[in-house]
Amino acid sequence: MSKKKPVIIGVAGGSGSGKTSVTKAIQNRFADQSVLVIEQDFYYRDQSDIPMEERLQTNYDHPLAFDNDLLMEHIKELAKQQPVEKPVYDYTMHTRSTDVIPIEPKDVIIIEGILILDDPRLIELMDIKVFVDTDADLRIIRRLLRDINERGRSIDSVINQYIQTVRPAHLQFIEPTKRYADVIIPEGGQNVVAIDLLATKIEKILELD
Ligand SMILES: Nc1ncnc2c1ncn2[C@@H]1O[C@H](COP(=O)(O)OP(=O)(O)O)[C@@H](O)[C@H]1O
Ligand SMILES: O=c1ccn([C@@H]2O[C@H](COP(=O)(O)O)[C@@H](O)[C@H]2O)c(=O)[nH]1
Repeated sequence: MSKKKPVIIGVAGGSGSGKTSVTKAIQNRFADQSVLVIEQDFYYRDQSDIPMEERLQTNYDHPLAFDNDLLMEHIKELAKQQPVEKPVYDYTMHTRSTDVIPIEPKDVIIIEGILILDDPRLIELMDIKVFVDTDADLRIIRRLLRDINERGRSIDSVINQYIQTVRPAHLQFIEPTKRYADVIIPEGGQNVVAIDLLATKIEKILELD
């Protein structure tokens, strides 16, 4: 990678909106360049000191569930060309794993997560802010399938969590951050026109730097 300041892109949006799909689509466009993805989910607070029954009660869609201080620290270090050790989150155990992933600085950094546009300190670091905007019915269907297949959940637990915390927090905290986005992408990673436009803008910033 070069010694220039990285291009920092924020990809926000509700759970199941298609943030990961958009992020992967951007990564694929820049496969020959150095692109790094930082998932805000990996920066959920460590809960290893509290019992599982309590972890099940945590509101994972509230801004206070995240350790944004550590996330900020890591992004700033990467921007200064320093390596960091990214935490690993275990959705099944609802806490951080004891593993960490060593990360080297890259030319393009994508920060992806439900509440990355809720923290003005994170917004300040971003060159491009994206909000993936998908209707709630599609988001819950996608989440239901994903959480059962990949995150060790039952139908009942996904539905209860959605009604108790995911939906209210989406309306209170996540949806209002759309106003901070430069680009709103309806539906997510299948939106080829939006991905093309985004890729062109990123190329332009990389050329100018
Ligand atoms: N356009 C789409 N059509 C159908 N399924 C999709 C689409 N986009 C994403 N998915 C699926 O929905 C789930 C959530 O998508 P993902 O990109 O992980 O969203 P997020 O990161 O916002 O939670 C994944 O299992 C993904 O494969
Ligand atoms: O222990 C946990 C941690 C997070 N969640 C849920 O994950 C989503 C965010 O991930 P997406 O990939 O954006 O869907 C968030 O809505 C939390 O509710 C969890 O259930 N348990």
